Formats: sequence, structure tokens, C-alpha cells
Amino acid sequence: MLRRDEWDTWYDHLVRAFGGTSAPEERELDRSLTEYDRSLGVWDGDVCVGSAGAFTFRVTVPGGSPVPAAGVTMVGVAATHRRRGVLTSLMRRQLDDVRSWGEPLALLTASEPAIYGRFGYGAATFQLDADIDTARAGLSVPAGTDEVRVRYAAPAEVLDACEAVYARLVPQRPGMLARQPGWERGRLLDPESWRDGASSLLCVVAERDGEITGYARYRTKLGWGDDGHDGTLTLDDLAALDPATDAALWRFLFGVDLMTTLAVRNRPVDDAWQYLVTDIRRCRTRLRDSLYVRLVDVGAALAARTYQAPVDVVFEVEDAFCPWNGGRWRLSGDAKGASCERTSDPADLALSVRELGAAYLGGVPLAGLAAAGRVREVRRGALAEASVGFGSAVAPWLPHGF
Ligand SMILES: CC(=O)SCCNC(=O)CCNC(=O)[C@H](O)C(C)(C)COP(=O)(O)OP(=O)(O)OC[C@H]1O[C@@H](n2cnc3c(N)ncnc32)[C@H](O)[C@@H]1OP(=O)(O)O
Repeated sequence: MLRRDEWDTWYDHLVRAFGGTSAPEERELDRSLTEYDRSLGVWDGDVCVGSAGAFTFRVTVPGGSPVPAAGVTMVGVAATHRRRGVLTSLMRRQLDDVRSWGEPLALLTASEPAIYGRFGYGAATFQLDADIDTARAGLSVPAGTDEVRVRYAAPAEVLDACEAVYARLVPQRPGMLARQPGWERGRLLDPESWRDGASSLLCVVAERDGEITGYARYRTKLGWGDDGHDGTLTLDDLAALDPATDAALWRFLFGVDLMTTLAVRNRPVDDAWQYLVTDIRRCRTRLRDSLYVRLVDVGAALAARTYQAPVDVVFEVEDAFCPWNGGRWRLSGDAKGASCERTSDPADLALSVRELGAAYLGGVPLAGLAAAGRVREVRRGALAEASVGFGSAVAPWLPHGF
């Protein structure tokens, strides 16, 4: 547990470990969001040399339920104390704590993908990034788009309405986080040091019949080359309640004068604009690992989600770091619900907890992991059954970091 009077030293250590700086407004937001009784510090005398925190989150799982999850954050070890096991000791203590709090999942985004697999975290969601050449790629929008009005708004003035849109979307997509009190302020964080010469945060809202049905927040940066204007619009955040609203917002973003590149960062891998563009090659799309999931309580976690096709399989789970998860579990479930209990029946599939974490939100197929040799099929047919059942019709997505 972290004491309030330790916070500044703890946070200064973290900023140094991340090799960067923190703007005053970011620092104050981080201070206000710190959960002291869920934060850890490692001290060498009065010097902080290790840190970790765990936000209290609820994450949407396949089927739409919000499941309690620890949002692992603020992990840093001083370069003076690296590779001596400080991180391992923090992970040990933290996962024991998460278990004692009764939270079946731990989540994180990783600064480097190689760090957390050893602690049982699997890459479960991916984000779509793109740099769209809007001078050459166009959009063909669906019927009804013209009924949506797009207007400028001051981000702070429409924040409540935008948060209401976000809240309606949370149950619809695995990986989305219910916004905890105070977190909405992070949406408006706009320090000068983040802009890299671009504008302050701009916002448009989409309206139908006077009701706000979507929004986009973005920055613009004008550039001039020998051939004329060469501006970049960087999308920060976009949410829409229906296809016409979504198309209207993207049409707006594609059409802002003097902007020739639309830089898209962190969108769902099945984001609809990809299916509206006239020239996907001009969009230079790419994927990146995003949310890592760790099943802290295998039985509770697997029973908390639903399965899009009936599943009745026995998993042989290997979990060296959290041995209470190890052994055989029978998962029986379908689209209505599931149970997952310990069993002495023979195994159908053998895998480590890391693979279960990767597959948990439905974004990484068990069959793909099996093709990589990371899941072993013991009973013929069990792999296809489980792989289909674990899938998700909607791609899981983490909308923002933490
Ligand atoms: C959720 C988040 O907050 S993500 C942010 C993580 N933090 C950062 O990236 C900040 C900068 N880096 C750091 O603070 C540290 O280097 C950390 C936290 C990544 C590692 O801390 P350390 O105390 O050095 O790790 P520790 O000594 O416990 O290493 C445990 C194991 O992980 C391995 N490991 C540690 N860091 C890395 C890495 N960056 N890449 C690959 N392997 C790593 C070690 O080699 C060791 O392996 P072993 O058990 O086979 O010997």
C-alpha cells in the first residue's frame, strides 16, 4: 500500500523509469486517479526503486457482462535496480492481492510485448492504426448519412453527452471499460507538450433529431510542401451509436480542408470505415498488440463470459506463476451462460494460462494458437469446438490506455 505522502517520490520515480516527462495536468489527473490501497512501492532507503498499481475496472466480456478486473498500471523499476527481480516481486504480490480481492482478471497494456508473458498475460486485443491518404481514398456512405448533422462543439461543453454515448457502447464490445468516476476528465487532457505543433483538441458531435448520437475528437496540423497544402488530421477518439452517424463522422474527417492525411490510432480491427473506403491500399492500415489479459481465477473468469456456440471441453491448464489455476477444468457453456468447474475427467485441450488469456475476449482464435504449437488438442474435435465457441462476432477492443 502506498501512503499519500509518498506519492510525489513514487511518481517521480515512475516518470524517470519511463524516460520521459509528465505535464502538470497529467500529473494531477494521475494523482487523483491513484488508488493508494492498490498501489505498491519498492523502497531502497527513502529512494523509490519499484512501483505498480491496479485500477478497479469492469471490462466487457463476450456476452456483454461487466467483469471486475484489476487494471495493472504504473509499473516501473529504477534503471539502477534493473534485472534483480524487482518486477517479479511486484507481480507476485500484485497477483496475490488481485486474487484476494476476488477479481478474476488482470489487464494491462505493455510498454514492451516481451515483458508480461512470463507472468501469464496473453495479448488479447489488437488495435487498428492507419494513415489514410484522403486526397486519393474516398468514402461511399450508407443511406441515411445525410440525415445526421455534424457540428463543432467545445470538448468540455459536450463531455457529458459524449460520455453517455460511450456508456451505451460499452456493453456491446468485449474489451471496453466501463468509465469509472473521474476517468472522463482524461478525455479532455490536452497538454501543449502532447500536440507536437498541432492544434488543441477539437471536437465535433453528430446529431439526429437534436440528440447527440456520436462524436469525434481530433487535432489538426497544417503543413505546406512545394505542391501546396499537406496537413494531417489526427483522430483521438470517435464513438457512434449507429452506422449513419459513424459514416457521417468519418465523412467529416475525410473532408476537412487542407488535410491530406488522416492519422488513425487505436481503432477496433473491424472498424466500419474500412468497408466504406474506395481504396483501402491508400489507408496504410496496420495492427498492434493492445490489451493483455491474465486469468487470475480461471474458473470464475471462464464462467463469466458466454460462448457463441456450445462448448463442453476439459482444459488442462498450466500456470507456473499462479499454481492455484493449474490442473483440469471442465467448461460447459453456450450463448446464454457457462459454468467452469474443477474435474478429474481426462483433458480435451492442453494449454497455458497465457493462451487462455489471449483467447479470452474472442479476438485470438484457439485454433491459431494451436497452429503455433501453443495449444495441444488431446480429444479430436475439441479444438474446433472451443475455437468457434470462444470467438466473438464483434472484435474486442480497448478504447484507451491506462
Ligand atoms: C503495465 C505497465 O505499466 S507497462 C510498463 C512497464 N515499465 C516500463 O517499461 C518502464 C521501463 N522498464 C522498467 O521499469 C523495467 O525494465 C521493467 C519493469 C520492464 C523490468 O523490471 P526488472 O525489475 O528489471 O525485471 P525483473 O528483474 O523482475 O525481470 C524478470 C524477468 O523478466 C525479464 N525482463 C525484464 N524486462 C524485460 C524486457 N523489457 N524485455 C524482455 N524481458 C524482460 C528479465 O530478463 C527476467 O527474466 P528471467 O526471469 O528469465 O531472468
